[in-house]
Amino acid sequence: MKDEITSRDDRVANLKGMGCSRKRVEDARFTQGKGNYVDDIKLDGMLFGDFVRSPYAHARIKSVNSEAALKVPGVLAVLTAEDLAPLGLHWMPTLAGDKQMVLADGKVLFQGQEVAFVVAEDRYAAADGIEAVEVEYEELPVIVDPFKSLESDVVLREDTVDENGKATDGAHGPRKHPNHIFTWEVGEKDATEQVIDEADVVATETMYYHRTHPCPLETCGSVASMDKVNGKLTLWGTFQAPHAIRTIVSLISGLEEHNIRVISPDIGGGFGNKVGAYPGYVCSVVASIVTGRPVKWIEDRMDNLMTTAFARDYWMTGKISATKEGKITGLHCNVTADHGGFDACADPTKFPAGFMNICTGSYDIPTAYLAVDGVYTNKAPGGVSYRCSFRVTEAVYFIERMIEVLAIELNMDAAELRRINFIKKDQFPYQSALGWEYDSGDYHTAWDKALKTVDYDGLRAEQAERVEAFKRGETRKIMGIGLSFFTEIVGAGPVKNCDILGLGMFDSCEIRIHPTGSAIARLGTISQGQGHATTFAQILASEIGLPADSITVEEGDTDTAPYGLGTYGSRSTPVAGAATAMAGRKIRAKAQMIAAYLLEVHDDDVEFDVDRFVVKGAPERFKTMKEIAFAAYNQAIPGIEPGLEAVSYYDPPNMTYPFGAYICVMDIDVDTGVTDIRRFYALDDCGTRINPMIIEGQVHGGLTEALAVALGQEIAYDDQGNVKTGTLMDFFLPTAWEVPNYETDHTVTPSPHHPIGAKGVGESPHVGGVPCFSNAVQDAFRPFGLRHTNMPHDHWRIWKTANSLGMHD
Ligand code: PCD
Ligand SMILES: [Cu+]
Repeated sequence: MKDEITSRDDRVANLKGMGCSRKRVEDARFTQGKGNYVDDIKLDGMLFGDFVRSPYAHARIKSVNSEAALKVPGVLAVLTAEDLAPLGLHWMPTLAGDKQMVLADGKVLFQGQEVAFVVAEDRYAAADGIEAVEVEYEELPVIVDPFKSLESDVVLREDTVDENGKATDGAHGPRKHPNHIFTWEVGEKDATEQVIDEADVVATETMYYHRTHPCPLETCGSVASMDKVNGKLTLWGTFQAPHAIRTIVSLISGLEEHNIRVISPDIGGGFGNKVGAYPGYVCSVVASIVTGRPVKWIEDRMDNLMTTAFARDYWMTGKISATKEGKITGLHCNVTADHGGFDACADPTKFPAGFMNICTGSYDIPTAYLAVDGVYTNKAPGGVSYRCSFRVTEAVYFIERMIEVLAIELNMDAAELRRINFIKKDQFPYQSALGWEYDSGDYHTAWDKALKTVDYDGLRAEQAERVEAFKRGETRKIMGIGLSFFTEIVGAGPVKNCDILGLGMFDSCEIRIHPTGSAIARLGTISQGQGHATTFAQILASEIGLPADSITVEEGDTDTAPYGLGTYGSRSTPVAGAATAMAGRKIRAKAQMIAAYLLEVHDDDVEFDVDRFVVKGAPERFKTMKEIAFAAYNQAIPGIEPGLEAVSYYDPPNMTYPFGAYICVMDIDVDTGVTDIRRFYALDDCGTRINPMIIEGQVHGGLTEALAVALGQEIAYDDQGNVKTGTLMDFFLPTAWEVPNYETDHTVTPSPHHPIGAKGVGESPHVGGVPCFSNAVQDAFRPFGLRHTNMPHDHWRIWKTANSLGMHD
């Protein structure tokens, strides 16, 4: 085989490997309407199942009568908890070690809870059937406030008390009250309190990070097809963790795992919403077993917003202490976490509040203490999601607000306060007071670059002039400079401390090289829009010297993909990306032996060069990877098995710690509360960059979701537990109209333990973006006496802030 491309640069470019802004291969089908989503799956004789949902947030179910519903044309069956109980399927385990009702068992705990499952010939007949199911409810007192929940005599979950009404132990230890789920403590309480008591300066603040929802374009759904003849169940669904779903289905249904095939087809955005297991999945499976026909369940938008995994709902109280010069000495954080009716978070088992203990942020804080109390209320369960499944969003918001409040207390510039407290470059690997080992970072370089790019000093001078002009009555617009410096923690995780339901959080890649020098790689993760088919092929291209365009990446089918824990928590690049590189290296090692045999030299006398092995010192003697691939299938090589395949299961030694510096410049009209983002600068450091264009897309997406959450998006409840924002009329979803032009930038600080030095990036822009937008609003009002105000900063709330500060007088 002749090698047409000769220059080394051309050969590198031909691979479209690491660092190339390769166009996304998946977009050909997405932009032409040829994606294959769950709702695109249509099987012969397929039925549709849908839920009767509770209109009440807390009620006893006195009866469910399906008689009339069963007479509705097209309705085949109505499932209730009574039908599921004999199978032991009326409750299911949650990822947090709690259990959740699949269908209302005696009572309902939140509005929209699944009460009965109507199975019909199509969606319309199912809807008519739902109307005809008669449910008799007896309303019970509703608790939507977690603080009141902990004092209430109303026991929300009857399975949390013993016969004397005393709270039993939960999955994470003793519970203080029937409505209390867990207390999670990290750090040194006494030492921290002492440091704070003795400090020169202390700032205290309570903040509420409101409940919200990722609202992916595609709602959740599943299609179950039970083949009774062969005893095989196939389950398609919007699963971010298909293998884990297979294991859970096996454990709760009793079907053997090899008889279950779980397939995640294309997914229209996950954002953590599709990590957990939902009653719809279980009911579609049961209904398929009962009817012997495939059954589809697809949420509508209201179902999705009201009932599937929400995000946040954290009440956080902080105390931060410092010297007069601004050196931080201690941090104390108390959280009351509203988990709704069931604890269905997807945190690793040992971390009931996720990685909230990253709340010391990017700062060298010697002493710290965190306590989180999880509480049941009459709201939807979840807490899994939204561009950081593991509560890093909450942690970073908390510390970035505490820094701002401390700056006010010290009467100091907040950028400078950050600078003097950053962990220094030579302190990495850095051991944080709350137990993490930060792998690498260079915060000062990133911060200086950011401040310089936006002309920070110039902005502050302009802001000061604006304040004077406002006071003179010359303008009604004020200006805010939002700062945020974040450290993320992604890539769960080392199996030694991260598991979900006992499944260690490694990930995997399996590669098969075909004789003609093209390949297929299969991974344990699953893209929901991130572009894995593009980027993972790039990693391999550089590792094995075959063009990315000749490598198919496949994920999501448990019958073919190696076992993995799925995609969330920005873990795909840190974990599956590492497995991909390692599997590639195994391929390369075997290729080296084949090349040496073909070139008739010793193994050590050949070396890898871009897309070939060359004889050391004789570059004209080489075998390309394409030639080697062919030889692997057509030559009998002594001592070497035919074929060229490899698999790697990668257990990362640590997580990765991407970071970034964000700055937002915002103008606010105090009479209307309208915000106008003049500039948004985002510097991200995710270590080695695989695909700069995909990274930029990730940053744009994450920032837009950050804008949404900071400036208006919310799942709000009234005191009767009614969801007030259950449709897109009231739930803020930003469009191109609200979104500013983002300026992106980067530094590169590789992860020292990741095989290619890459860290995750998908979550970062959200984690760093929310505090940045929020700080911009709060900074605008700082000169007028504001210390802290809660998100979301919609126009009405901003107007109220201005009003309360006397700015309308
Ligand atoms: N250094 C670096 C890193 C990274 N990358 C790229 O980027 C992406 C991303 O990545 P990451 O970071 O690793 O991540 P992942 O794992 O893959 O993913 C996940 C994430 O992702 C994000 N993004 C996105 N996008 C889209 N489109 N869609 C979606 O859904 C989503 N989601 C979101 C979320 S929310 Mo969670 O679940 O809450 O936890 S988490 C999350 C991919 O493609 C990769 O490859 C590169 O290139 N480089
Ligand atoms: Cu995260």
